[in-house]
Amino acid sequence: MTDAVVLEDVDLSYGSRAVLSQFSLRLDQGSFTALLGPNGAGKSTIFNLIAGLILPDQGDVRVVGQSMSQTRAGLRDVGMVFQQSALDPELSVVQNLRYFAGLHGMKKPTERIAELLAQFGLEGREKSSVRDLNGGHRRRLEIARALLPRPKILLLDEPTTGLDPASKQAIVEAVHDMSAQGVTVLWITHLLDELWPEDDVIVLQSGMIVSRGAFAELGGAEGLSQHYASNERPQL
Ligand SMILES: Nc1ncnc2c1ncn2[C@@H]1O[C@H](COP(=O)(O)OP(=O)(O)OP(=O)(O)O)[C@@H](O)[C@H]1O
Repeated sequence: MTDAVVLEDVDLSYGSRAVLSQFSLRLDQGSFTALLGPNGAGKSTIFNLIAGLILPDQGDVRVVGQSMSQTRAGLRDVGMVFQQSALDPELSVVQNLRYFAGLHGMKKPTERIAELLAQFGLEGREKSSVRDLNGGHRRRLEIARALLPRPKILLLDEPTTGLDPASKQAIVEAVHDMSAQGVTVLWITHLLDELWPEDDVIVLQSGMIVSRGAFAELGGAEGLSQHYASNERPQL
C-alpha cells in the first residue's frame, strides 16, 4: 500500500495551547478512515493540517508524497467538505459546479460534471437553485463539488449532520464508493452508525490516538461505546 497522507512527529500549538505533540499518522491510498473523538480532541486541527490550511510548528505533513510544510503543492490533491456550506445558494447546481471548476482551472468540465451528477443522484436537478434543494441533495452537491478536480484525498467534517436516515445512507454509500475507486477518505464523525465493518477507525483523545483498527475489530458501535464508557468518552 502507498501512503496517501503522512503526518510525522507533528507539533501544533495555538498560542500556549499545545494540541498535538509528536503526532504521527499514516493513511493508505484508497482507505476510508473515520476520525472519532470528543470535542477539542484535535480532529479539525488534523483536518486543517492535511488540507494545508495550517502548518505544523514542527514535523512534516505529506500528501501524496509532497510536503505541505514546504511547498503546499499537495493542496490541489485534497478535496474538502466542511460543516459550513461552500455553495452559493443563489446559483444553480450546474452553475456552482462550473464556478468551482473555473477556480481549479478546469477547461472542459462538462463531462466530469455530468459524471458526478449521476454518481450523486443529482440528475434532473442541474438547473435547480441551490436554495431550493433539500438538505440531503445540498450535501451531495457539496461532496460532488469537492470531487470535481479529482482530488486524491477527500476530507469530510461531519458531512451528514442534520440529515434524515435515507439521505445519510446515500452519502455514506457514495463516499465509500469513492474510496473503493482509490480516493483516500478521512471522515470526521460522531455517528457510529455511519461506519462499515472494514472501515479504519481512529479514536483521538487530547491529541493522541488511543485506538486504531477496523470498525468490526474494535467491536463495532457497541464495543466502542463500552470501551469508552468508563473513560473520557467520545461523543458517539
Ligand atoms: N484557532 C484556534 N485558536 C485557539 N485554540 C484553538 C483554535 N482552534 C482550535 N483550538 C483549540 O484546540 C483544541 C483542539 O481543537 P479542534 O477543533 O482541533 O478539536 P476537535 O476535535 O475538532 O473538536 P470539535 O469536535 O469540537 O470540532 C481545542 O481545545 C480548541 O479549543
